[in-house]
Amino acid sequence: MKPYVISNVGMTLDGKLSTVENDTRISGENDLKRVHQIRKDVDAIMVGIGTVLKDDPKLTIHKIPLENNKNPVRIVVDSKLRIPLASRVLNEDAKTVIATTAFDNLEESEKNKRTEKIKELESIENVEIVYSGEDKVDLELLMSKLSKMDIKSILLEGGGTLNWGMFEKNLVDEVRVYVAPKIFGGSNAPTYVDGEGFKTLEESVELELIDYYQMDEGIVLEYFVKKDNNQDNVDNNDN
Ligand SMILES: NC(=O)C1=CN([C@@H]2O[C@H](COP(=O)(O)OP(=O)(O)OC[C@H]3O[C@@H](n4cnc5c(N)ncnc54)[C@H](OP(=O)(O)O)[C@@H]3O)[C@@H](O)[C@H]2O)C=CC1
Ligand SMILES: Nc1nc(O)c(N)c(N[C@@H]2O[C@H](COP(=O)(O)O)[C@@H](O)[C@H]2O)n1
Repeated sequence: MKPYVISNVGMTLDGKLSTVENDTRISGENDLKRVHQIRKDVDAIMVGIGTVLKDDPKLTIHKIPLENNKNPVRIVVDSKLRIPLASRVLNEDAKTVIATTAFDNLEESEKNKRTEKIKELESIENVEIVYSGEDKVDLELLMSKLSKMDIKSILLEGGGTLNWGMFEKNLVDEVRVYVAPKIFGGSNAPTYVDGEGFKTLEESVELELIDYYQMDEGIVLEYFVKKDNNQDNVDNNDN
């Protein structure tokens, strides 16, 4: 079992998540409210360490009233424990899970640094460290561990590298994208899905349109991710 994963971003018409100088003013006010409503509906929000280092996000519900809701769990995918201790995502507003990797195979000095960082992170009351894989986070294993922690739904906010990791492993169930009437350009500007990329159409992600509607000056597009039905066929043949 794995949590239901909704990928949501605000992107420009040319698919950028920020400018080359990390200006991320893309969504309008109403779209941010839409995003915070999704945050209210899910058990957790997940970002990569790149987003934390560039944006220092809060990842709490603050654009709409929280009412008697709790903030969702914040998940930061961070293989090398690079997260700064002063990050806003480590504050007391919500529980935070740091998804990282085992480091037994590292040389002594790096092992000691990781051990030190873990001690500092574990001294923060609402922080929990979850280990999945080596070198980079094993996202399939992480999803299974999060499901066992009663996290049944996740808003995947990005950035582009983590989005790639999740799409590559077929772990995304739904896509909601706000497309702003803006062009940022820049071959080095981050896009919705970065990383290695699929090599062929057959490997790529296919989407099924759910809805589309105007929002602020832009358009929101919503899709289901079509799941590979070969697996279903295999399952059926097994029965
Ligand atoms: N407009 C929008 O909606 C949004 C915009 N953004 C923008 O995106 C940019 C950040 O994106 P990006 O730099 O790609 O960073 P990400 O937030 O995507 O973090 C990627 C990092 O996560 C770590 N990671 C660990 N395991 C994995 C794995 N299995 N798959 C993928 N990543 C893994 C890696 O670092 P390590 O090896 O150290 O573990 C990797 O470099 C910023 O400019 C931010 O402003 C971000 C979110 C939303
Ligand atoms: N949906 C969306 N639209 C935009 O225009 C954005 N810039 C983002 N950014 C994401 O939201 C995070 C900031 O959240 P907080 O307000 O600090 O809680 C940022 O880190 C990106 O993940 N998203």
